[in-house]
Amino acid sequence: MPVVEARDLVREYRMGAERVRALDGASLTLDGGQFVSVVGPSGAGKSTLLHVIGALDAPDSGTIRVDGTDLSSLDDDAASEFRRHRVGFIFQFFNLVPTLSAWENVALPKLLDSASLAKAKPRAVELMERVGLGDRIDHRPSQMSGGQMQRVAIARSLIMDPTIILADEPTGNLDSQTGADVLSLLADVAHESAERLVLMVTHDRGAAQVCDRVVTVRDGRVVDPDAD
Ligand SMILES: Nc1ncnc2c1ncn2[C@@H]1O[C@H](COP(=O)(O)OP(=O)(O)OP(=O)(O)O)[C@@H](O)[C@H]1O
Repeated sequence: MPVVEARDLVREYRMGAERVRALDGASLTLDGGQFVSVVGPSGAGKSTLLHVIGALDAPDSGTIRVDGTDLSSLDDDAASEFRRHRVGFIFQFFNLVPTLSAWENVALPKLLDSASLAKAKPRAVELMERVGLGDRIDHRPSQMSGGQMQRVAIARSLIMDPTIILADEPTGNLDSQTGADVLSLLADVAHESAERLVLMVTHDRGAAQVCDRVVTVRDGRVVDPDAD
């Protein structure tokens, strides 16, 4: 079963009298075990597509199934549960909590499951080791480089063991070598499990080399030849 099945997605934003069709009939099928990048011109609808797949935003029409769940059937609470348990998010500016240590940042998504941070520590430390930062678990974000902070964010995205990891410009704030290291880590994370999909919006030219598939979005549609 594909991890993502999107058909004819339409998402329109209204700004006063003006309407923008961010998605205009986007269709896409994505399998697990893959590292896939989404590319295309600015304003093409890439981030909107990522947000719809991550149940952060809902389409006006079209169908979207992720990991077997029909996202249109979810109310707000169910959508937020879906996001917490099935989706990991990675952002350009890392979004780490500055007052927490690296391992506490990694463990943080577990808090809402009423587990204490301490209870989640062994798994958080394991994931810190997984991303090559076993010797930095007590560092605060301000004591780490950009590449290290992004590795912490990758470890955090994995703590709920999600099926899908969505990354929006994860190398946008990193120098090219550090960015290449982060891309290679994301590829490893995708290939670890046949069920897991890592989907990344990027302008990084190096991405095509490490990704299994590059999906192009233009004018709100997926123009990738084998998108369906
Ligand atoms: N919340 C919003 N309200 C109004 N318009 C929006 C909103 N989000 C996106 N848009 C518009 O929808 C279109 C697609 O935006 P989107 O961010 O998905 O594009 P993108 O391909 O990710 O662009 P970029 O590469 O510049 O990040 C743009 O015209 C944008 O201005």
